[in-house]
Amino acid sequence: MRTAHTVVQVRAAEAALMATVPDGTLMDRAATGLATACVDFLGGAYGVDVLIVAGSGANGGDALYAGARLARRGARVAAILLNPAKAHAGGLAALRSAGGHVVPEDEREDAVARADLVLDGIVGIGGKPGLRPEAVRVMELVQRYDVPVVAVDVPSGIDVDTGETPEPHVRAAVTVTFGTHKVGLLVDPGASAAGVVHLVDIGLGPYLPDPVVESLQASDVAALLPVPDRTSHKYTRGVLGVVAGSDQYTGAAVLAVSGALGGPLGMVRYVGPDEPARLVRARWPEVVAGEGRVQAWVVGSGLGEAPERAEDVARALAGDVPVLVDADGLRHVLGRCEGEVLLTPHEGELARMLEVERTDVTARRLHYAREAADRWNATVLLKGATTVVAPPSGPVRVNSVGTPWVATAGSGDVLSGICGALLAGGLSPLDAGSMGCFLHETAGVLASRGGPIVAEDIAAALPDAYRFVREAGDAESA
Ligand SMILES: NC(=O)C1=CN([C@@H]2O[C@H](COP(=O)(O)OP(=O)(O)OC[C@H]3O[C@@H](n4cnc5c(N)ncnc54)[C@H](OP(=O)(O)O)[C@@H]3O)[C@@H](O)[C@H]2O)[C@@H](O)CC1
Ligand SMILES: [K+]
Repeated sequence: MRTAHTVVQVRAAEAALMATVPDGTLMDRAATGLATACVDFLGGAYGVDVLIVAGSGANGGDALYAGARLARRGARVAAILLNPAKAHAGGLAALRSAGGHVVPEDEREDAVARADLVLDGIVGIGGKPGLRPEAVRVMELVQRYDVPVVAVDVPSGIDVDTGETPEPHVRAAVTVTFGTHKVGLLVDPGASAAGVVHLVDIGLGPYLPDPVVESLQASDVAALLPVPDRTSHKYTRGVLGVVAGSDQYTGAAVLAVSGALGGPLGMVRYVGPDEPARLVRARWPEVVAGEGRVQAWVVGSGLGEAPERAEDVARALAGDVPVLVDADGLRHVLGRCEGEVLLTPHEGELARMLEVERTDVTARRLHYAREAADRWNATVLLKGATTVVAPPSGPVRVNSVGTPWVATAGSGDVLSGICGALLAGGLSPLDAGSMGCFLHETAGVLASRGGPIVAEDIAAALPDAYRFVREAGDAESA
């Protein structure tokens, strides 16, 4: 499990740990890990040009100490000091004594043009969102010369606790973060600005409280996946009722059912109009049409706007089994929910539910997912490149695996099916949503292998994703 903490939590843990170790130990651990990550990224240190962009805090200090280590391994290291009078004194002295130098103001462009790598030590967890004009000017040069950036702790300028990027910020190829992940490294748009995130253990673990954000890894999903045993039969494995599709949107029915059948359940019941029911059964003879006892419901995709479908949604929500509500069904979730409910809007649907602009939701994904979870007393899965799954209370889960190729028509219907199957298998809305998303994205990766796919391909690859996750889980825990 990847876990992320807030700046306040990190500061408290850092203070507790610092009281037990000699001065400078943590920065030394951070700089060592940072220098190693740079060497890995560059494939070596000897003869490469590394340019540090250092602000006035300890973040710049980390970069300068790492620069000293790289210089000792044969790199040519130079530093742009954004505020020379307040540059980290120890780090600067270390860099100089290892042979590094400070770039004069009129030579900055040449230094950027020459660099193989830029170390972003402008600001870390002590910073406010945004970059000051001088930092913007330097980072514009970095962008113009297309120099890859390794961000120190966080890409400077993002809102560390939310992942929001209301102001100019750094875009990194790699972010080397210390002690624990920061929320903004896991939640978009900050997560996209961070690139590949590498965590350096500096000993903070025992002092950290429960995280505010978590991200499941294959071994976590594998540990939670229901697997049948010799005593299992179709009813103990779970029956899912699917209320999806209409005469107008028949495909939604077929795709939601195909997603469900790729999950760990015993049977699917399809409830809907004759035409989608006929198509579902032609495609999947194992599906039973019509009402009956179920362990969970998926309602919503492709229902259209017919008023009688509102009753289907209301009936499912009034029942005593978990319910996933997707797409059109979300219009009919009126008051606070009771029981176990998973709502799966995309940004446009969530914006409509909360009566805000879609661009607001895109900019503040964590904020609005949490707000909706609180307002409807339900777990809210906000779809997107990094899906956010917010329960009414407790840590939010985000998904960091996947491929942009899954952004294709009907993909959300398949997602509702697999998440519903997991609900029917007895998992909580939080686990079902976050694991369903992981399996769906993994299926997308396996089906796509870098090329275009359609929603049916994702559904067809779900059993492979299941096997892949179990094998990866075994390997991770071995
Ligand atoms: N936590 C840990 O366990 C460990 C933490 N470590 C490291 O320490 C880092 C935190 O260091 P920190 O506290 O010195 O703050 P940091 O982010 O460097 O700078 C804050 C200063 O920058 C300024 N400033 C503010 N906003 C700005 C902006 N938008 N743009 C530009 N400048 C801005 C403002 O100063 P001002 O210029 O206003 O005087 C403010 O005071 C952390 O991220 C990690 O790298 C590791 O060494 C080891 C263990
Ligand atoms: K930084």
